[in-house]
Amino acid sequence: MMQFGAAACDLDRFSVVFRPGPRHTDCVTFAANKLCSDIRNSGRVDCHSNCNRSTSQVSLFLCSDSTNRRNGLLGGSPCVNPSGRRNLVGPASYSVETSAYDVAALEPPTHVAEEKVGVLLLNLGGPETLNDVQPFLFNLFADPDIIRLPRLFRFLQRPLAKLISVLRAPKSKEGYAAIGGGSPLRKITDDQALAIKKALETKGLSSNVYVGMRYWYPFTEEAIQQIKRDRITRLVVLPLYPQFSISTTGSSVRILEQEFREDAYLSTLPVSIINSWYQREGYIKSMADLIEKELQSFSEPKEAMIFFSAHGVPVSYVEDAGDPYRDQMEECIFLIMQELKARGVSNEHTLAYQSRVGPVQWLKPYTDEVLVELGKKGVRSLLAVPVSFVSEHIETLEEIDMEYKELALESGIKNWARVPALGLTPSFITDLADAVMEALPSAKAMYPRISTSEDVDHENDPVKYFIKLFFGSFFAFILFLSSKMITAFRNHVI
Ligand SMILES: C=CC1=C(C)c2cc3[nH]c(cc4nc(cc5[nH]c(cc1n2)c(C)c5CCC(=O)O)C(CCC(=O)O)=C4C)c(C)c3C=C
Ligand SMILES: [Fe+2]
Repeated sequence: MMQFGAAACDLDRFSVVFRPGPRHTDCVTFAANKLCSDIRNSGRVDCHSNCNRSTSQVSLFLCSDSTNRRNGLLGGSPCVNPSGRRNLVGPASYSVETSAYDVAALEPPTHVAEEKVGVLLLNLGGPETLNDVQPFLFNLFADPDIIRLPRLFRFLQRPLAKLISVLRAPKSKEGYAAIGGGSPLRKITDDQALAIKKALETKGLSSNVYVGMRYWYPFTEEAIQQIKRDRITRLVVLPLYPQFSISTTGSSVRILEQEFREDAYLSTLPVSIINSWYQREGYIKSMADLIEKELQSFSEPKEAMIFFSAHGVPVSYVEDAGDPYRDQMEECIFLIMQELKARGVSNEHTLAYQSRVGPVQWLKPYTDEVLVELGKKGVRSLLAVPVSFVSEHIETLEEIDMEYKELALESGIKNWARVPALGLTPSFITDLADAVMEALPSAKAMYPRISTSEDVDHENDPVKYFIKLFFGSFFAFILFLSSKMITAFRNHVI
């Protein structure tokens, strides 16, 4: 292990261990003492005041009880800038508030009496300004679940991400400029969070709802830190992607697992992850409602073809890596159409995949190619339905509403309409709230501490502890004597 400096905090529950950076071990004593006085005086720690030469070189671990101490450094690493943790890039907007640590929040949830429910909404995130576009793209392409390199070539991930993000930025910027200069995703997701919180309240559940974005602010790591500070005791994780893909829900959950594995509090926090929810009745009915309503905008509603356009993924995800995304998408479309048929809506429908990036094969058929074919075949009315995402974003507002609409009209389609994303649709929000309620009881620790008989006896039963101590000492004494005897014998034989 690395070199450690420790502070003798005369507090009964906390031990403080510093892992110094390679060149700043002399900061450690100062930092440790400062930290202890912070805890004693205010119960809070300002991590960044600890080492005035190179704060980022000093990692801090708080061990909340003697067991953690015995097991090594199970405490979190609270000083780390969430975006720096994964080496994500973005403007340095780390606030003082988020760097100040509530020490009590690090206590494992088993010590907390009152239940405090948290809901973590996971989403992709999007650049808020045109200047954010390239660093956002860097974060996206630096994700090994987005560009899947063979293990041997992983060292190329970040240089490649840099190259691709710089090359793609001009095209992406054009797209974001066309929809007002940034992604609306953060605002919409925040509104959804509030709506879900209210829906849960009407169902009698008080909760904190957090938003954790994968590639832009507020990053998932920031949300997790807030969950710790708020002393959440039970957490439901709800990715805002109806269908599971390795590249979306899979990637976000991988980050969660990474963060939770390393942390004493989070590893024992009961968590329930809703991996996909495309088959939920409330979601299917809400989609059917929107489609049914939008069909009425055509002069001949029955003539319009329902054109489901899903975000694509590379074929290799499905065929080599076992991504269930295509299967779930097809089932989802089947369920929506079944619901519509039950309502007497039996329009023709088709599914195609949009937004492919790079030279590899993506799921087919491609949206742009299908639009041209449909025009050639004589389809005159088309209702586009974005189906892999529940908020408006660049791929609905720019790609579908502008690029694909133009292509469709050029290809001979005369009447075009699009179903809005679900956003804050009340029946949809209610259904998400129901999904949370249903998931709550099955929450369990991601990484439960393996409690040894030693832990149980020592911590819970002092009588057993002393009996063990007595017999342990007795056996140690016998062993001591026998080793003396063996040595004596050996010496004697030689
Ligand atoms: C279910 C939804 C999505 C899947 C699956 C998905 C996979 C995926 N995406 C890229 C590359 C890009 N995605 C971009 C933006 C973007 N992607 C999704 C959703 C899914 N992506 C959304 C909602 C957004 C828009 C966010 C916003 O700004 O509002 C972009 C950036 C935009 C652009 O340049 O086109 C890229 C690039 C890959 C490579 C991939 C699967 C491997
Ligand atoms: Fe994407």
